Amino acid sequence: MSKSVKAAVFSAGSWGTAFGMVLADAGCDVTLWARRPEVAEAINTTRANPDYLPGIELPGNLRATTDPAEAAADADYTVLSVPSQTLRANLADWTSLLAPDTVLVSLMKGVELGTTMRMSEVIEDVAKVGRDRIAVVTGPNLAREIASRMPAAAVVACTDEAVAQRLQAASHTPYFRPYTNTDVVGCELGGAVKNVIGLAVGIADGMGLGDNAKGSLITRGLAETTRLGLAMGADPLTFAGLAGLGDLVATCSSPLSRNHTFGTNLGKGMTLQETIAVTRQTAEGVKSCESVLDLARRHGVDMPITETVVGIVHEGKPPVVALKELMSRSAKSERR
Ligand SMILES: NC(=O)c1ccc[n+]([C@@H]2O[C@H](COP(=O)([O-])OP(=O)(O)OC[C@H]3O[C@@H](n4cnc5c(N)ncnc54)[C@H](O)[C@@H]3O)[C@@H](O)[C@H]2O)c1
Ligand SMILES: O=P(O)(O)OC[C@H](O)CO
Repeated sequence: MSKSVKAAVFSAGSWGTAFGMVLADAGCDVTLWARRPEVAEAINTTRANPDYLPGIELPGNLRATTDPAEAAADADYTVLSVPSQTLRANLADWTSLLAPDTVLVSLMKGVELGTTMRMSEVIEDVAKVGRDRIAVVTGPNLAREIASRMPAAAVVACTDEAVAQRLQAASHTPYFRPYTNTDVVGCELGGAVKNVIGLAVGIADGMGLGDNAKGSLITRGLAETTRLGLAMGADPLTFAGLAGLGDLVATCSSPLSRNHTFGTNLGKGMTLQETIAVTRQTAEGVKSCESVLDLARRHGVDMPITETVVGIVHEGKPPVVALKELMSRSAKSERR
């Protein structure tokens, strides 16, 4: 009998747990690392993670532990799902525990502040493994829907297509359909920038600006994401796919999106501190909007929507003032 595929998932937040379910449903033997003992205890004894996915029954072949060495042991796949800004410190603690040939899989959609590194770059830098052992899973994947086994497609990206194909097979279930892509840069940028555009659309929704504004922000948001991607060597077609348009549509239309909801609260007039206080889970765009703008400036790319989000979220600019400025910029061609 062939040995089952073993996966370690760090950590047991909403997407780590939901993707752990996908892997378990696809037949993998999955161990989740949880930061808090009560989360691991609940998963092991009640088959539930009430803090992150209330009401969801977890499969029997998914266990949890607070011991990172136990989770990492012999894992074919080491899946990383922590906040983007803590990945570097977390992975530094775990690197010595990793199984020798494990493939590191990023579920994260952010850009590191200061270094402007994408998550796969942080992994390469900290774990000192080649790009052929680093994969990214991205696309329109709201954790709550996936955990309810509602249908979704996704992208598994790796510079080594054979590695992407193996992870594709290891995560393919009747409700989760992964496609492969070798454009890691484009896939990661699509995921990180859509959170920023999700904030912008949420702000517009909170201000009651209507569906034309939403369609305009999604489309122009995709245009500025593509401009950045082109400057960074990505394939522009990636942004028309699941990691680009697909994820933007899901994020910008769903009340399940933390970034969209965060923006909606700001657009309704809540202060940044009030909005942070009511946000229990990771809304990556709040921090990554600054690193995305930094990245854009380093590459000489104009990203007016991202700049507007940074102005509202981090510089205290009132949304009505930001809207007026965005709409009164000099006229230009749609192609630039
Ligand atoms: N939730 C989704 O629908 C979804 C879908 C796709 C991608 N993502 C991405 O996945 C990543 C994780 O998001 P999430 O939704 O699971 O977030 P979450 O807030 O639900 O969970 C975050 C997890 O990280 C842990 N954590 C927080 N701070 C930590 C620290 N300092 N050190 C170690 N662990 C820490 C928490 O205990 C928790 O288990 C993000 O980059 C997000 O953009 C989320
Ligand atoms: O809840 P959000 O805004 O982090 O979005 C979740 C996923 O990235 C949607 O694909």
